[in-house]
Amino acid sequence: MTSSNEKRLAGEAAIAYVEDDSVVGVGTGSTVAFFIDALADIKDRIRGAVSSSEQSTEQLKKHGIEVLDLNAVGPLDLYVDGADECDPHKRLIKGGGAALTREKIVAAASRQFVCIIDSSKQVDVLGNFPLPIEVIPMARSHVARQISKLDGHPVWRDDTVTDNGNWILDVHGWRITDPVALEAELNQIAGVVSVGLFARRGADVVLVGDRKL
Ligand SMILES: O=C[C@H](O)[C@H](O)[C@H](O)COP(=O)(O)O
Repeated sequence: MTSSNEKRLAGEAAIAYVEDDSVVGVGTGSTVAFFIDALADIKDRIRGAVSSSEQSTEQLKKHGIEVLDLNAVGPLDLYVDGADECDPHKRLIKGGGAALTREKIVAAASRQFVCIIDSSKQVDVLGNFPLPIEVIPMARSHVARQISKLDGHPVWRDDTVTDNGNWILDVHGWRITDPVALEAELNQIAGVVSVGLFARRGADVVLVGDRKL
């Protein structure tokens, strides 16, 4: 099966977790795009969605799904999002599409995080996919130097400005055996807005195609 077919199956399978009359947290990316298309079919059963990016907001609105402000709705029951890598403990690397900060906020505000992926995203140890870190622009060089001290190789994604007006460093060369510790350490560096490691708050359910982990 192609990875695109697996993404579509995962996006459609996540609909089973959507409860009637709920507000759904919606992630970002090509896998989530299939989820949003499927959500459109049941839009009359939900109150609306909280979006994690301008890209997803646009797609949700195109389908006539109401996009709500997280501050106005309180904790969510469900967050559905993709990932760039997923380890056997449901810890993730995210942010390939530069949406990591808002994704992390909506995930943190949700009771259940259902992660939808194709099988190419499954790894034993995180880190083959370069780890995205969102930084305040003036802190880019400082953060890069701190990462180099930790034996990472930061590369500035110089064609990208995030929805929050910040920049992304992609860190190559790390084999992340303790993602909870690394996430905490990187969060301490001045100028880091957020880290694309979703380890302390990983996924609760992972759907690989229509297969549940
Ligand atoms: O910033 C982007 C997000 O973290 C995505 O969830 C991640 O990059 C996976 O995207 P896709 O489903 O397109 O592979």
